[in-house]
Amino acid sequence: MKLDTSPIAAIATAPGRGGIGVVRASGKDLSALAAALFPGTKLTPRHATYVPFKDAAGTVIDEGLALYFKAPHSYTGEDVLELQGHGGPVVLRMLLARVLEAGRDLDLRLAEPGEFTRRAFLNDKLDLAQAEAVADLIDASTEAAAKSASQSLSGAFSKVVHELVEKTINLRMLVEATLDFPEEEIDFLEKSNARGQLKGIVDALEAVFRQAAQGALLREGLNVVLVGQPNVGKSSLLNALAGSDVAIVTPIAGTTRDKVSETIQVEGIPLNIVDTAGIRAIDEGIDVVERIGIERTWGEVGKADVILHLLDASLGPAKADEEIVAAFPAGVPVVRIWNKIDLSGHQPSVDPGADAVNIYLSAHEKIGIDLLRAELLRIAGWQQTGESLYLARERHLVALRQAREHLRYAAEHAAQDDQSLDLFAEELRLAQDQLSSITGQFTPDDLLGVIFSRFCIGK
Ligand SMILES: Nc1nc2c(c(=O)[nH]1)N(C=O)[C@@H](CNc1ccc(C(=O)N[C@@H](CCC(=O)O)C(=O)O)cc1)CN2
Ligand SMILES: Nc1nc2c(ncn2[C@@H]2O[C@H](COP(=O)(O)OP(=O)(O)OP(=O)(O)O)[C@@H](O)[C@H]2O)c(=O)[nH]1
Ligand SMILES: [K+]
Repeated sequence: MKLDTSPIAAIATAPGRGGIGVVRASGKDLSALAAALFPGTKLTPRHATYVPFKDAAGTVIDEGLALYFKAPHSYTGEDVLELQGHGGPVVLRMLLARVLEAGRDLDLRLAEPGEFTRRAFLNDKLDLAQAEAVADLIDASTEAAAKSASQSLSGAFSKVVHELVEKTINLRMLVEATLDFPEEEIDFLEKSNARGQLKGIVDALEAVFRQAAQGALLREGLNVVLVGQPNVGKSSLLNALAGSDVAIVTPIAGTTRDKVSETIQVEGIPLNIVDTAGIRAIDEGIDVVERIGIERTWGEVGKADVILHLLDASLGPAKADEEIVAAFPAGVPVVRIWNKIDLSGHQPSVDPGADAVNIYLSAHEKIGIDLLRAELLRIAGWQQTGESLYLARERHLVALRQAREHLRYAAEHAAQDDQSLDLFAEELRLAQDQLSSITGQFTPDDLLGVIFSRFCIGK
């Protein structure tokens, strides 16, 4: 990625009204910009100075705090200048325009999404996993996710990955030193306990992978879709799980014509629950709107990680349910929920069936909802281990999996009689590259582009 050091500026706070709002600029040397904006005022680095923010004609736009960070002691590692004004969208736009105008001679331009953080990465203020954690912290939808992102931002995830890289490098160096003395290869694995060292790395990697995979759940959550005949209580169940009335509940069959989705959290795991239009058998005289709703339902089912198939326990399954079950995609776990047990007289319970787990509950009476929550956590693979979690991204999990794969090959080479040390060393190198890609030591430019373009502007 080319290192563009031309100065940039953007509104750093969220769009909309707020108590305060910040316009931030970053560049190699912003002393001229500071002088143009605040003539006659000397800004002391890292000290807030209360100043008027004036337009080019000298008219005051706002009054606020100016904050100057001298390179390299800043977020980006460059000079950073902040104008902390009042948080109105119009004021902030005017302040940004003024900053861009005052910096015209410096070629100051509007920052691209994520460009401040990209510079922090390129200037070694953050590694890639930490930079990603910045975006994940901002996007966190639950406290548990925010905690894990913050954990990664502080460098805890990077540190354990780095330790794996170091151990891999050490073993590699040992092996490569031996490659020059082929007559000693045979004894090498014994003497250096290379197999034991490799096992140590694999075990450590497994632990990191587990913490990262659990953390990824906090980030990604599960897509849960509710399907069933009209009036079985899908909307009521969504409300019971969500704890508020997000879906329309009425006794009229076919009330929910379009999908309603709600993200709730169970033990910090975001569950994106989609309530769908009730499915009726095609010959039951449905209108066009309802048919479109049903088609959308199948669209949602296609994206689901878990399908909740609702039935009315007091009525039992109907013809439409056969059609529903027949249309389920293979491989997606299904929970069959028998609702309205207050009418049917069933006890709240879980019954592991042959093809799907059966749960008996009442959405309306809020009986047995915890059984469903626990089942969703089980399907998600959530384990309460008490160990700290890293809010990993899919990219990190892929790299960890591939590193594990290479270490497995390395172990196979070490186990063979004609111990092929060069192949052993090569697999270690490949594992090392995978691990290094997590923190960004070996990351292609186009991937960096993708990662940072998903940030918001001003970050
Ligand atoms: N006003 C304001 N608040 C903010 C930010 C910001 O840019 N501006 N941040 C932006 O995301 C976050 C804080 N991140 C920051 C990270 C490093 C430095 C910094 O000045 N680092 C220097 C000095 C460190 C030190 O004094 O120990 C350095 O790394 O050399 C500043 C903010 C959240 N809050
Ligand atoms: N007795 C009883 N009634 C319930 C229960 N759950 C839902 N109901 C009632 O069943 C009716 C239909 O509930 P909804 O949640 O709107 O059903 P739906 O499946 O979303 O319906 P559609 O929008 O037509 O697909 C309402 O009158 C609910 O109050 C329950 O556990 N017990
Ligand atoms: K309904």
